[in-house]
Amino acid sequence: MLWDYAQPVTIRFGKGRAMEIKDIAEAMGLHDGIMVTPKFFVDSGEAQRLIDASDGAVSTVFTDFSPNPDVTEVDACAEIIRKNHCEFVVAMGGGSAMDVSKAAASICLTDDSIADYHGTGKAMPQKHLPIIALPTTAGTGSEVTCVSVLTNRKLGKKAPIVSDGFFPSVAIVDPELTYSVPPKITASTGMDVLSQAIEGFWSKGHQPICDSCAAHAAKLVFKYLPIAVAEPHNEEAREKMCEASVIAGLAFTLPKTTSSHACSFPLTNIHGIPHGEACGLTLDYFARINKDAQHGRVQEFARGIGFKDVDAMADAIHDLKVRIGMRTGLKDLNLTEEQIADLVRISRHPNLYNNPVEITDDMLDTMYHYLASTD
Ligand SMILES: NC(=O)c1ccc[n+]([C@@H]2O[C@H](COP(=O)([O-])OP(=O)(O)OC[C@H]3O[C@@H](n4cnc5c(N)ncnc54)[C@H](O)[C@@H]3O)[C@@H](O)[C@H]2O)c1
Ligand SMILES: [Fe+2]
Repeated sequence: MLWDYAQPVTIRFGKGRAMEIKDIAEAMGLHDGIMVTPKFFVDSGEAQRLIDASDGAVSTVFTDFSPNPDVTEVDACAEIIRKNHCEFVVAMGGGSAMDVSKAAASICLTDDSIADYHGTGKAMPQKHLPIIALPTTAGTGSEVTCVSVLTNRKLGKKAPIVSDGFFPSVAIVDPELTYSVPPKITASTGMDVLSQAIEGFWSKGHQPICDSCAAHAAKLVFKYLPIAVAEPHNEEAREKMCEASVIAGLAFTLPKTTSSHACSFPLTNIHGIPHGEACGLTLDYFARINKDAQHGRVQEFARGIGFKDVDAMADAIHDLKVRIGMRTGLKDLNLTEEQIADLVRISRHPNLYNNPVEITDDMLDTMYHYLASTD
């Protein structure tokens, strides 16, 4: 087996480390930073606290983007970067803030729109501004990935763009930033961690270093996610979920995600199901499909993280969703045959081809009919 491993992001992990933006900017000789963050952190005063601590290194703030950020929001951010001659980007937020930052940090050095690169196969320019990423959800792992997931609402399209230029220079993973995440978002983002870990493991692009990261992250999620949801101020659970999140990011950024992420895109785009909840919805289903793939290594994974076999792990994923209030079916949506056909069609996304078992349209059709009849 041939494999490569490279990970260019420096990770600074631990409570209180969000205050280190100033040191990092100084060490890298950077000035005039822009902070890209949800309005929530401006309203809570957290953005200002970190800007003050940056001692002048960060001077501009951009908040004008939504969850599942649109290509037009990236273009608007790039325009502000150009206008203010910003030299680096501080991406503080969940996957949405980080994905806007990554795309804007590249596109701002061109006259292009990010739409020219979104789902078109056109390679991103390699020049980009340095990014310091501070994840505030646990989470997408976007702080260590070369992926920016964007939506083009005009074309009804959600898709990742992959570019080596999207790797942040530094990821500051400070669990304190996640204390304010409400239970529903903790639950959904936690299911994203689990999906990314498990899919990174069984992806056709799997490799040994990412395998170990996947197992470590998945084990942490089963143990700590229910606690983080039930007790938002449990510091140990928050810290362990941040650890799981960044390590799951390392587990999937090279192998890439597979079937559950492919299916999540139409579930989010058409039916508004949050990203992590959408990924988790099909994770146990695909675990059962993939259980004997890759000469038993998926079974080995399940046993390695403490289950009798893959079926027991799939049961545990289902139980976890019930316990943390995530959906296990789509019955409430009263899906029509036409809507199911759309889900099948749009799930045929490049990530689907990373799945270790070939997923046919018939298999997707059976799965969506099953989910459509399940609470
Ligand atoms: N780039 C990648 O590698 C990658 C991987 C997985 C998912 N994604 C993408 O990331 C996006 C989802 O990111 P997400 O799940 O982190 O959600 P998000 O960034 O969309 O945030 C969800 C909501 O939580 C709020 N929020 C974030 N942090 C908070 C905090 N500490 N306290 C209170 N509220 C907070 C946000 O303001 C927002 O309203 C999706 O678009 C998804 O496709 C990207
Ligand atoms: Fe994800």
